[in-house]
Amino acid sequence: MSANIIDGNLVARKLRTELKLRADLLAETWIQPGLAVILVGNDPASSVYVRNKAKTCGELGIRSEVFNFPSDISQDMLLRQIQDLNANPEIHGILVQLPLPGHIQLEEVIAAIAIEKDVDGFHPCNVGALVTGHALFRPCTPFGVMKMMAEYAIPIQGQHAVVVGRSNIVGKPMALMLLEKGATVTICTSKTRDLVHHTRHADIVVMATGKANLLTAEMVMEGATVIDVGINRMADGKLCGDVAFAAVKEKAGHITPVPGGVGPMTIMMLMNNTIEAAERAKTGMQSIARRGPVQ
Ligand SMILES: Nc1nc(=O)c2c([nH]1)NC[C@@H]1CN(c3ccc(C(=O)N[C@@H](CCC(=O)O)C(=O)O)cc3)C=[N+]21
Repeated sequence: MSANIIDGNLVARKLRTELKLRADLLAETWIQPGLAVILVGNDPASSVYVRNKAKTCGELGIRSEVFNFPSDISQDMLLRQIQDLNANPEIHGILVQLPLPGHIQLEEVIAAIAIEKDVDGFHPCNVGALVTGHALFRPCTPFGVMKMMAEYAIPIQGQHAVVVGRSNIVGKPMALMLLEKGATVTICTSKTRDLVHHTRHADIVVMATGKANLLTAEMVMEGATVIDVGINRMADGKLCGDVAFAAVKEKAGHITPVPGGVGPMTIMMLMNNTIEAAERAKTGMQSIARRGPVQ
């Protein structure tokens, strides 16, 4: 039996229709959501994502401003730019494209973003609040994965989920979100001893290692849901995920392709978070404590 393909482009388009309604509603009150993207250096892969984001912003009527700095920009300059954007009422979301050059302290830069504008959900306060399920913003990639699974009615409660990868932007928040929905979660890495033992017992496998074709058909339970977060650029220029797609799709119950799976959802969740930031700015619901507008 061949797996159901989870179509990320389709789910993203559906979500875009819903988001357009919310953006239009804001426009009626003269509010245009604004997203600032800070891009350091000229990594070609980063530039592609930034361009895709800007395009989707355009479709939704979100103002997008890209700040492209040379790779030798000082940390102080970067922090000053973020402080400027924190204070700018027309900017509701700030995204610092990762990775950053080595001379920049990533933690300091992320911590400088106002938490009510942290649409990536990377600020330590949002990360901490995610643990208790109260983050102002959820990291876009795992949030998009949860949305896709909901769309395809994939059960999570009581299921065994194995997340392979432990990054702060995907693996860790992914595990927390699955746990929140009642999954039994195992977090592995590409180096986990006997990885196959873990993945073979999983109802849901999320691959987020950046190692092409790491998950093979033998490692997957018949009928399992396989989510591929990997983006690996091959020598021939083609994109490929962490899953050996052709073979695994013959065994899985549901599977996401690369491209056309998680990627488009990541961008749409960023749009979701930016619109939500603008909605909250309007009503004053911008703190984790959710203190409403002063009466
Ligand atoms: N602060 C920050 N936030 C991020 O969310 C972030 C980041 N930094 N750094 C880079 C990664 C990567 N990322 C992608 C988003 C969309 C696609 C995407 O739309 N991919 C398409 C195709 C892309 C193509 O063909 O090149 C797809 O999978 O179908 C890919 C990758 C967000 N990232």
